[in-house]
Amino acid sequence: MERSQMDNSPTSAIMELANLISVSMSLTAVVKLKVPDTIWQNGSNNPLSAAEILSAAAAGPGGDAENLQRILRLLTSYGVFNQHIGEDGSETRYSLTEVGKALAADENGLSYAPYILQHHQDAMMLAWPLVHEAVLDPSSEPFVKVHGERPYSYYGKNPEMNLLMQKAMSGASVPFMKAFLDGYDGFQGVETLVDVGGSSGDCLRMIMTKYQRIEHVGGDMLKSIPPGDAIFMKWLLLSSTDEECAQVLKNCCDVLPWGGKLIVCEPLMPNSTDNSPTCRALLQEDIFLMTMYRTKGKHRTAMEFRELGLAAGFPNFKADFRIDDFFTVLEFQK
Ligand SMILES: C[S@@+](CC[C@H](N)C(=O)[O-])C[C@H]1O[C@@H](n2cnc3c(N)ncnc32)[C@H](O)[C@@H]1O
Ligand SMILES: O=C(O)c1cccnc1
Repeated sequence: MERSQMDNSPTSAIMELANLISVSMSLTAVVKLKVPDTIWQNGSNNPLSAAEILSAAAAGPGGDAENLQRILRLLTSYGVFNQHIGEDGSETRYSLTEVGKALAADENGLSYAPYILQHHQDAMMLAWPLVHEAVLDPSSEPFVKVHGERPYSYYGKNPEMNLLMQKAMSGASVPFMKAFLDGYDGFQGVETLVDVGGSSGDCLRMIMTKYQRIEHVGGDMLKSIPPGDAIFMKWLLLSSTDEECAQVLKNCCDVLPWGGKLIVCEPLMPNSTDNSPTCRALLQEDIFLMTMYRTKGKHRTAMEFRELGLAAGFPNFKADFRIDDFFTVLEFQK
């Protein structure tokens, strides 16, 4: 049998699916062991062997290089590391791919590493065995079934988790915001901007670096939205039900002046399902949301957003500004 036919065999496919957790937990392990920062070394990205990584990573004395190499080998297959096979019996070494580089801290100490840790911390992991409960009883989230409260109130009682959440959001959002602000001029002329659900405030800070005349105010979206001539909301509606989104959009519409804009950055669900990495990433986060944050929160299609906007009083809707393959800018205009 040809290799490609073998790769498509149902046995391999089901075995891969059955053990996919090995990939995310290995990713978590390399972050905990500080492997990406150890290889990256301020941009050198020199290939290192597992033994070299262990001795440089300050992971404590000892450590099993063969086991680390097994983890690196798996993640090589998933595009996180490049594998450099040693010649003449010398050790195999690993460097970071473009994907792996996202896990190494940049000059501001930001990366996707806290996002990986946040998603695999014990409190989240305990909810995963209950995904089926979101089907049987959607009245509460699997996370709530385990912990008795929603993630944000749980984080609020635990400063370490709260900080991790903020670092996770900053690590993912700052690179996005750089690209967004380079290409998007929709904040031109805005004087008062409301950032709803702003986490550590990084997104707003970055907007204000470019648009220095903007003043900002904060708020709780479900109660009321403070007035401004534009409202910004990023990565927020996905953890709300349709009813909550309707309420939030209406609250926004009520306080915006005629012609005022609600600028939303959200992942946009494609109309059809395929096996591309983008589609898979969107579908996976959709299940994460269902399990942790809101059983009826979800990624929505452009059409679903347009309808929610129309019902809330926004006659104009645009979803044609895509910064990367994950987030799209949606403009609701009054
Ligand atoms: C996924 S994070 C996104 C953070 C930030 N906008 C970004 O993109 O980096 C969602 C944020 O919304 C906040 N949030 C959740 N429910 C909220 C509510 N009812 N009103 C205001 N903010 C809320 C959370 O505290 C958290 O900071
Ligand atoms: O990563 C998270 O915890 C997350 C992502 C999107 C929305 N709410 C939370």
